[in-house]
Amino acid sequence: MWKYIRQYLFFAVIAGLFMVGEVLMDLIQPGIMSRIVDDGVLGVSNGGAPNLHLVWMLGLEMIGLVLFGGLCGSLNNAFVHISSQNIGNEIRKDCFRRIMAFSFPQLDRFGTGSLVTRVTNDITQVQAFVSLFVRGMIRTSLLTFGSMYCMFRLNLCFGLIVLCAFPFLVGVILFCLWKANPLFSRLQAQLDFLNGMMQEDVSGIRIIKACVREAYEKLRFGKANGELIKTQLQILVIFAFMNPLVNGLMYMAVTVILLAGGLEAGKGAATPGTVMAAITYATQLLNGILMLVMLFQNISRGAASWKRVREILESVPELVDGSLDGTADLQGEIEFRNVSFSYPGSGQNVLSHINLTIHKGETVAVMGATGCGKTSLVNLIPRFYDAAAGTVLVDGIDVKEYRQEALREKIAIAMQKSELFCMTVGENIAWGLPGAEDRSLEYAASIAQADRFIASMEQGYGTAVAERGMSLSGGQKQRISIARAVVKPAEIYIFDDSTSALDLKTEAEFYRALKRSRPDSTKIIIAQRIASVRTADRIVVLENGGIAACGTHEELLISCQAYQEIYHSQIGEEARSA
Ligand SMILES: Nc1ncnc2c1ncn2[C@@H]1O[C@H](COP(=O)(O)OP(=O)(O)OP(=O)(O)O)[C@@H](O)[C@H]1O
Repeated sequence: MWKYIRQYLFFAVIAGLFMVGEVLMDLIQPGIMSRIVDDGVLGVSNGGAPNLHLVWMLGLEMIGLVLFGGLCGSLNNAFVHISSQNIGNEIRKDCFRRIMAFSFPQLDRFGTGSLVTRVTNDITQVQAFVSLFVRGMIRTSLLTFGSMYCMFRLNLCFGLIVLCAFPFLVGVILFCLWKANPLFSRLQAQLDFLNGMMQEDVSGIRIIKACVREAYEKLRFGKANGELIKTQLQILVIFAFMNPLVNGLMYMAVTVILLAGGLEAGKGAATPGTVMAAITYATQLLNGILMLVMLFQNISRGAASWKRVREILESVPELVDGSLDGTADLQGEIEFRNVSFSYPGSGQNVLSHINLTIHKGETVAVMGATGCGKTSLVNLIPRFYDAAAGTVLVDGIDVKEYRQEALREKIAIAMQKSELFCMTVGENIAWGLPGAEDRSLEYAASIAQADRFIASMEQGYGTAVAERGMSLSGGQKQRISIARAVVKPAEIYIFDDSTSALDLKTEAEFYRALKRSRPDSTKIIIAQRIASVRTADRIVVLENGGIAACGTHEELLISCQAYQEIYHSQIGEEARSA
């Protein structure tokens, strides 16, 4: 935290100085009031004759002090916000950078909902904590100890009364904070869960409606929301009891001061003005302590949030970056050497002892039942995940030895789920190759068979794409994703089931265009349909985490039972019935 505070310490110190000015004005006022009452109105030092001139002079002095105190307060506020907003801003930027450097397993572990809550709500809590700390801590400590000091100066007895109440007040506050602290951590975790659910439900609202699951989701959301409210109420109850307790203790002290004031006045040791000033100081002290209570509430919540933000900031990126930029020869050869893989924390191998070499310029298709590990296999090439055993090599070099950026520069991917951004069609395609010229975008779109439908749109490449590509059909989204991949001149192209929404004719035209335009690049195609893969140089059939067979379409039709079964289920049936 110090790292961030240090950068804006100057503003925080200036804010603190203005706060000192504001509190000093507050502390001076009761003394002046006491003189107005004693010397001005009652004429205690003048044989009982009131001194109206003094009342005017001291009254004007008080107004001046109040105005100066107000100015100090406003300037304090401004500087506090400059420091806290900037500190929050720096933390947010660092969190974002760190999240961008996270490996896929780290992203899986945190979860989207939790990351969003941490970067938004938690940082806001930390920001509020910083601003309250700079403003409140100085104000409350100065006001509390200053009022106490002034009371001792007024009358030893008054000071001792307040001092006796102090341990009880601190005890009550500490007890409540001890009870509330774990609740704040629970509250943030529940917010995580609620945010995650909210994201899932809003992005999946169409499927919820289609499956008529609104009632179920409402119930699920209501339950999570109910848990959150329960925790919030528990916290509120704790502080609801704390406030009257603190108030009660302080008013008890004020009553005792009044009693003692009466006795002291009787003995001539205190004037009415002194008793009045003592009560004002006691009220200021009460305000100070109430602010302290509020401050501790925020410190508690801020500390819980800061712990969660720190978990992001202190998470070391798990993928250790290599140092190599690559080699001039081979360019596009991939080798899986005895590779096994399991998802972190699962313990069960998704891939076992994979041995496969894909040569430069080759087109290799990967087939197999759903969930057999096709995506997991190709995810090892750009190091989205690291193999648990064995080695993945690109151009003869272990992928772990490459700089991640250099490795990923070699590769272009169209993922299984077409993720489009809220920008124009052209910008979505250019996302794959920043700075790409219009000609390149149009060429990529023509390879992806997207040029005709883009041209038919009123604003062509300038057409805005709605959030997550909602304004486009599944096939259109897939073709823009493919165009985004092929716009980049890459050594390796990976198409992870990215043509599933295309009709067979369009799909075949895309593969022909791809082969023509990128003859020297290696292409890996994951697909479910025989028609999509039959023209590939080789087809790899995955089964039970291993390679069941590898060969051309014709070879597999003869030698691989799994492939024959897929073939018969998709094409054979049609052929037989024809
Ligand atoms: N992030 C993840 N964390 C844990 N397990 C995962 C993760 N992603 C996938 N799996 C599991 O790994 C296995 C292989 O998944 P993978 O996505 O590689 O299969 P696939 O062959 O590509 O499937 P499909 O054809 O349905 O896309 C599945 O059992 C899946 O449940």
